[in-house]
Amino acid sequence: MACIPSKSEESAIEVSPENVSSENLEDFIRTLQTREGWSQPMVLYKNYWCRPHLVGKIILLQDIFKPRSSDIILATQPKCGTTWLKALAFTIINRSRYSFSDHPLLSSNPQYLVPFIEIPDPGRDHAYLETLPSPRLLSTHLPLSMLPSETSSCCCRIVYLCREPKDAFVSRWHFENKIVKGSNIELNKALDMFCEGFSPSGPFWNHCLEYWKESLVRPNEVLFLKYEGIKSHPEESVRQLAKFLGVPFTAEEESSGVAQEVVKLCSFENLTSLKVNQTGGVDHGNKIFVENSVFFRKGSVGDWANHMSEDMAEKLDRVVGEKLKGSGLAF
Ligand SMILES: Nc1ncnc2c1ncn2[C@@H]1O[C@H](COP(=O)(O)OS(=O)(=O)O)[C@@H](OP(=O)(O)O)[C@H]1O
Repeated sequence: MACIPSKSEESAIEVSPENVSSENLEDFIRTLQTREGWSQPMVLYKNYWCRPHLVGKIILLQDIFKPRSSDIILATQPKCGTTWLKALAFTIINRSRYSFSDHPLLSSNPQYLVPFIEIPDPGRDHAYLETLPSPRLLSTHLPLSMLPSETSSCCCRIVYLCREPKDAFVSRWHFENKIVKGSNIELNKALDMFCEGFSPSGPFWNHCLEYWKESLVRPNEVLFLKYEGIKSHPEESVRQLAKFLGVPFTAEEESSGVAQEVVKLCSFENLTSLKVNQTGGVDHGNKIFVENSVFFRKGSVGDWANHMSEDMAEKLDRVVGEKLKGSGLAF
């Protein structure tokens, strides 16, 4: 006979990720360490900082999201080039379906062409992901350790894009002050938080390291890219991406300049010139209205130098250097 706990025993049962349900989710979130400082409070869940409303979605994902071997997951930390990577991968994969002159990127923000698995497009729940035909092009800001374990065992492909930490930090700081009205976080304070590992999806270095290590173990399934690398060699990067995704450019495509076309279509200059990326936006709830233009700012390498003093830069370099020491990953 099943042992039914008495009321007092029931309340003594600790809510954990394993037994959390829609009924006790709020109780569970209340048990997590909370910290304020960025535009919204964050909680520490499985050693990473995230917005409280995301915790339920991440837990739900473990049961509902069924990775397929043909899936392609674009993984990034916020502000590391997600929008760009989405545009590039979408264009490469769908190049036989769409002409460059009548392309979905000309009328849709790249963010909404590739859904996040933890937060499918506003108004759509996780079940929506299961309705997508294979091969699915998906994205995530989650660390590798929070993806359902089948993501590794089913051998789907993951492309991870990281970015020089100072540029990622400055981009984050601008974004935080823009996205929530009235937010005015001081750069120095933001840097202290970032260096303590307290940033959305942070600690920054742990997120990078998880994917970096996996890319060394499973190079055919996990491709590790850097924003700066794509900036300095865009065509080579596009070729590398196409090959990794199993759709290398043919000799005919090479001679007709398809790689150059992909680079041009997805370039910062082109995307920011489009009306769709200058106007409109999406209501994400929780007082957050995300304007399409917010995903584009400078789009350059080294803009940190226009904001951070030498001391600030040294501090972040030192922290990141220590954390990555011995890993083979460096910026
Ligand atoms: N096409 C293209 N090429 C190069 N760079 C680009 C491109 N699109 C966006 N960006 C720059 O990427 C930064 C935004 O990062 P994310 O797209 O990861 O943002 S988000 O986390 O998804 O909100 C942000 O960087 P900063 O300009 O340094 O703030 C964007 O300007």
